Amino acid sequence: MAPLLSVRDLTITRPPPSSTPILSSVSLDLSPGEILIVRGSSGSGKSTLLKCIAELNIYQSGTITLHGTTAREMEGGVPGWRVRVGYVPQRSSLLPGTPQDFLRTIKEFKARKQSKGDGEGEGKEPMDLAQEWGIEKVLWTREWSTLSGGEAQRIALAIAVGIGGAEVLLLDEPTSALDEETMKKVEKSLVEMLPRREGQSSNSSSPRYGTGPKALIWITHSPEQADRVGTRSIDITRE
Ligand SMILES: Nc1ncnc2c1ncn2[C@@H]1O[C@H](COP(=O)(O)OP(=O)(O)OP(=O)(O)O)[C@@H](O)[C@H]1O
Repeated sequence: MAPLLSVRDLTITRPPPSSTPILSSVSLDLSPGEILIVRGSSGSGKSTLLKCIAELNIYQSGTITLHGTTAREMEGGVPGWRVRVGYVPQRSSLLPGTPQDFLRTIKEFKARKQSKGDGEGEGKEPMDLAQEWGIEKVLWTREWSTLSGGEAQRIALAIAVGIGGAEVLLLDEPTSALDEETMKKVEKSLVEMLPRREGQSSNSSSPRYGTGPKALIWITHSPEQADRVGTRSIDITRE
């Protein structure tokens, strides 16, 4: 079966004048139900890799496909790709305005409307999901800059997951600002929303969100978290 997402020989260099390599010829495949853990020393290029997969960063060479189709070949082009392959940054607290403004704006994106049809059935899911993770609804009306790191992190994640449309979510240290109990609650929700992998026994719950992601790529510095949630891992530290 063709992979859901495939990265072939991705090479990324720093902007001129240094032009030194960040990643050289990285390849990976991702299938439905998988959580691929990306590990590597600080500065090894983990965030850069995810931003390239989301088509947010320029890369010098390599091919990235979803269902065998590149962003440029896809209906909706790069904006359509960014809806289907969603990047959740480490620090959303740098965003302007409030989470409510942000949610309203991204629902209006043309590419998202096209990928989601008429958008019916959307609405409260991100807020409900965030509430399950301990975020009171009133926090959605506060400026991002006034939220704690952990509050902003849970809200950004709830938006990415709850709004739907992304087949693959790229999570950049998604629980780094959370306490242990909250982190495990968030991990559980994310793991349980994925479809079962091929050949996996039926001990996991059914997907709770019809338009939820099919697979995740997850950056973490914690070996314990990698063991808890990962189905596979790669280390991109350069030898
Ligand atoms: N726009 C840029 N211009 C110059 N250098 C950059 C740029 N973006 C990233 N880099 C460099 O590329 C390298 C990889 O950065 P990246 O943020 O991907 O690392 P990381 O593995 O995610 O690090 P961490 O674990 O500390 O978050 C770093 O040396 C960084 O300084």
